[in-house]
Amino acid sequence: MARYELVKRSVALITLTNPPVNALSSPVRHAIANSMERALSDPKVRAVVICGENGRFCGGADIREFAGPLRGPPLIPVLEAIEAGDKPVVAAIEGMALGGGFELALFCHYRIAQSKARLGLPEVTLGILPAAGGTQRLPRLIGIPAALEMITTGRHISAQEALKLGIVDQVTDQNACETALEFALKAVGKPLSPRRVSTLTTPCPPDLDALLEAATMQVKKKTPGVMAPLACIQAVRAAATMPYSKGMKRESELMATLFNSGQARALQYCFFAQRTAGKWTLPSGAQWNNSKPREIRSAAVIGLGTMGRGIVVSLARVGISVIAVESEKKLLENGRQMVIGMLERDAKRRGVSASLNLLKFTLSLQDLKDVDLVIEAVFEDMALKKRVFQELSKVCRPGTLLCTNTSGLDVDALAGVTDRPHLVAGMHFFSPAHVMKLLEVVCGPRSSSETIATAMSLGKKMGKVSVAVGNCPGFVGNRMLKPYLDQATFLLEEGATPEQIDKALEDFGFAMGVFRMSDLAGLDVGWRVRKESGLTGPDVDPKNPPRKRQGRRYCPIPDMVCEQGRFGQKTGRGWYKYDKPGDTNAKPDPLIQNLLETYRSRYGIQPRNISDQEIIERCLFVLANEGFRILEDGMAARPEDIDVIYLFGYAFPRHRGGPMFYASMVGLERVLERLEHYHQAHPDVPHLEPSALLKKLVACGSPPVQQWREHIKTMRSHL
Ligand SMILES: C/C=C(\C)C(=O)SCCNC(=O)CCNC(=O)[C@H](O)C(C)(C)COP(=O)(O)OP(=O)(O)OC[C@H]1O[C@@H](n2cnc3c(N)ncnc32)[C@H](O)[C@@H]1OP(=O)(O)O
Repeated sequence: MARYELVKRSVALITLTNPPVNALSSPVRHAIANSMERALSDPKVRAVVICGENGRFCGGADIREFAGPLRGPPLIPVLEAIEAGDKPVVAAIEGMALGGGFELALFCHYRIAQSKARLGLPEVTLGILPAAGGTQRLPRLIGIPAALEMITTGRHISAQEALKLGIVDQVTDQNACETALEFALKAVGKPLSPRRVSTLTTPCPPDLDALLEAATMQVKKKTPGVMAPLACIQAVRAAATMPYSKGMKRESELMATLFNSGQARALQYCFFAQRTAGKWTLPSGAQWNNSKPREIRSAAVIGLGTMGRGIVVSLARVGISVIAVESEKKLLENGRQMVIGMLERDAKRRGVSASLNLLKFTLSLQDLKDVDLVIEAVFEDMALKKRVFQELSKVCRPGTLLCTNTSGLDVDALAGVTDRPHLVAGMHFFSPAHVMKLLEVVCGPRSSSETIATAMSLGKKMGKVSVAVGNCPGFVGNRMLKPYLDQATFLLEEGATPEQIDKALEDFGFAMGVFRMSDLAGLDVGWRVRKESGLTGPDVDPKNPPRKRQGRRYCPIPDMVCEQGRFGQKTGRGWYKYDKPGDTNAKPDPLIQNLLETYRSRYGIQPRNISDQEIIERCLFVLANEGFRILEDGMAARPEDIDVIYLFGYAFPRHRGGPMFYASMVGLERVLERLEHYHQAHPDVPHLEPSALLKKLVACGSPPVQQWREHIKTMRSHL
């Protein structure tokens, strides 16, 4: 797990060898300790260089080890032996030095970084803090403000920034290890005391309290209810106010409060879930590691509405040439200007030049005959989409992949009108498509493994978190959203207000409650879908009870809000009122309160006090319940996939892990019992009826979420 070599006759080269990221697992810690002992006791050795194999210094502690009891030597004493030794130790940082890897480098006397290396303390994103001395050593090295920012955000910095901050001693474009070996020889004989970070005094700003208070306010605003950043601030305070040894003790006490917390478990689960989600499978046995994606050099996007424009930008900024198609000259011109503006702003922000030369705008589908892949992003209307796919089938060369950005329509029905159903898949982006990280790749029953591999790999290239899902109405994300939204409006009927429901969800951790979010997204889209599907409007049979559709409970309040022209922020009125159209500051609206009161008295509903607990349980347990049904139906391969979709597409609070992980943390038995209770109270809401999979898991003793897959295996799968 670490290779020991004597090089240049007098330098011990210790290479960490734990692929893929040289994490500091127990055998690696052992090997470092043994290698250091050997180097320090060998009279031939005058200096030491520590590097990582395969151009990666070290990705930090082995996160997988956090779930079990500590085995092997604890990290801090291993690192302390490096600093305390009487021979200069140089860290040769290539690739990355993160978390414990960065802390390892901070215990070395010198640090050399390759110019492409990234450094950082991302522990906060895992719900913990840099507890191998990071919170005590970094402030001593670079001062409180810069250290505080790095530690509370977990931001990775470049080698150049690390040099500017004084973290590394030299940046090289050459091999960091070679440079470090030369550097180490020159360091021999120089005094080591000033190089021992633990002996430095933290430069303490005069306004320390104000600085820490401002940082506290900032993290509370940015990540309300999240514990780790607040603990990081307390640890940094200790670096400023306590001697090193006491500060280390404080760091370890604070770590103890976080290490076994539900938030840490949730955030670490998110880390692995995100990586698991890329590992797609199909019923044919094809999967991520045995299917080759095609290279996509050119693409076309049809439709330059909000979604289409975002997709064009996402493609062009990763170097793919794009033909953008609209149906009318005016729309095309408007789209062109907006896309160019977006790309220019994006390039300016990233400090690169805008790739405008990759763009072509056209009114004719005929121009698409040679592209590698098409993404259709026209209006959400099946007849229109079918016409587009028929046309594409005639125009595009036989090998072109045809993808749709539909948010829930039947991908296989579109495949069926083409001459190449195996080359058709869904690529469901989230709005705004150039910002949102999620991509649902919809696998139709006839989509080939090459098609899915290509869509997944293209998503990755565009910087998206791509998740393979099955072809069912709404796919995974939007399918689950419906029962969640329904519960929110049922709660309105029963006595809650939009602001009460939003507050309960925001206290839970959502950045925005369901009504504020709906106002932002626009209420008219859902209204149109409901009208088209005959749930509201003239097509509804007048004999139909107003609060029922097909025997199920239906809440017409969202339709009534839309009938008043209240479409959300864009019209200055929705579930809330705004000072003017486009404003974002939502204020409770007495007119909505009136509407609710009139509605309740018209239908003889006695409003009752509804607790926050009921709001959370009904909204979130029903969400998870639909997730269980999706797993049962085989439309998602694993609970992790569902959670990743909700984390990246619907801003589910990361420290809660996602709806499925949250259900497991609450306890499946409790979720089942509450769903049974609510279903008994509302038998006309089938979504509240506990799913078969939930019952099965409870019957099996509520296994942890990572083991659910074994119980799902026996059910049918589309993935
Ligand atoms: C106290 C706490 C201390 C001292 C700590 O150090 S906590 C850990 C701090 N470190 C991190 O948070 C870094 C986490 N890793 C990453 O950010 C990234 O993996 C990376 C930037 C190091 C590399 O990114 P990339 O090249 O895209 O590769 P992947 O992210 O896909 O990772 C490859 C596989 O390695 C596994 N991995 C990565 N880091 C760790 C780790 N620290 N411990 C255990 N396993 C790790 C990752 O899960 C991937 O595994 P597979 O999916 O391939 O099985």
